[in-house]
Amino acid sequence: MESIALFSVKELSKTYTDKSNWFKKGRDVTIGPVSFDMHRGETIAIVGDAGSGKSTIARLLAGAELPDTGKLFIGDDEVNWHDSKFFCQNIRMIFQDAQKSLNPTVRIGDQLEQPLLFNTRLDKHQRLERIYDALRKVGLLPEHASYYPHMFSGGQAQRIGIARALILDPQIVIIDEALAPLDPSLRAQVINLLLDLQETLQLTYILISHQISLVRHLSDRIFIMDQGQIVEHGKVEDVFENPQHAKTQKLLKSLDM
Ligand SMILES: Nc1ncnc2c1ncn2[C@@H]1O[C@H](COP(=O)(O)OP(=O)(O)OP(=O)(O)O)[C@@H](O)[C@H]1O
Repeated sequence: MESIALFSVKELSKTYTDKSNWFKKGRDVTIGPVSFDMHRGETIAIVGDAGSGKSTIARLLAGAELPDTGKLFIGDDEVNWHDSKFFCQNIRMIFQDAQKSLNPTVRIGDQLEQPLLFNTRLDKHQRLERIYDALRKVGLLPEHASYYPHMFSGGQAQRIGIARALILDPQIVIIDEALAPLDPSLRAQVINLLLDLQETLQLTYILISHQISLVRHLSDRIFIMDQGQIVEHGKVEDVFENPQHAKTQKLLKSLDM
């Protein structure tokens, strides 16, 4: 049975003036317009060459940047792109370099407390409970709240990144190449953790990855991006078994195992 759409994106687009190389200098690069639905508890993979617009879509959806056009609906209600509190609470990102995204001079508990201070009315005791709970959810211990980032391994730092993403009980988590730096056994542990959390919390994941095995293992649907457009989309097994677009065929062959 088809589940009800949690979020709908309509005609989302962003145009940049590309300053990345001399030949393209001054030329506009447009990402979109793209439209799609996201359902509760599903994982959507966005796959495409470097520069195809994957991270731009992610940043727009996370409210980190304003689109030029487009609407975002939750159920029938339109979301205001300027409502930063909505984005903070509902759509969170997990970053590639977990260690770098943490402030080295601030204890983990204080870093996890920041979003709670800015976005909730919880008192100190309730905030601490929420922090301990988030640490437990990702397989860490309440006492880790008093540690500094350098006291954690790469895999643990990624777990803290996940705890930070989850602390406000979001509905959507964007995983932008966040698993790429981990070695295979750590990656497998973090993947299992993400799958467990998805099931328990009914999270929707948007996965941006170049790793074909990961995309295949984690995703329900896949969007193939090329030059700012979604050129093919569908259930992951259908797209992998019967890719229609030439770009999809090329990408699926070139993605690493
Ligand atoms: N802030 C910006 N200013 C100017 N151009 C930008 C900006 N952000 C992205 N672009 C351009 O938009 C295009 C899409 O970039 P984006 O980072 O979304 O691609 P991507 O598919 O995520 O690539 P990668 O896999 O390398 O992360 C590129 O041409 C890029 O140069």
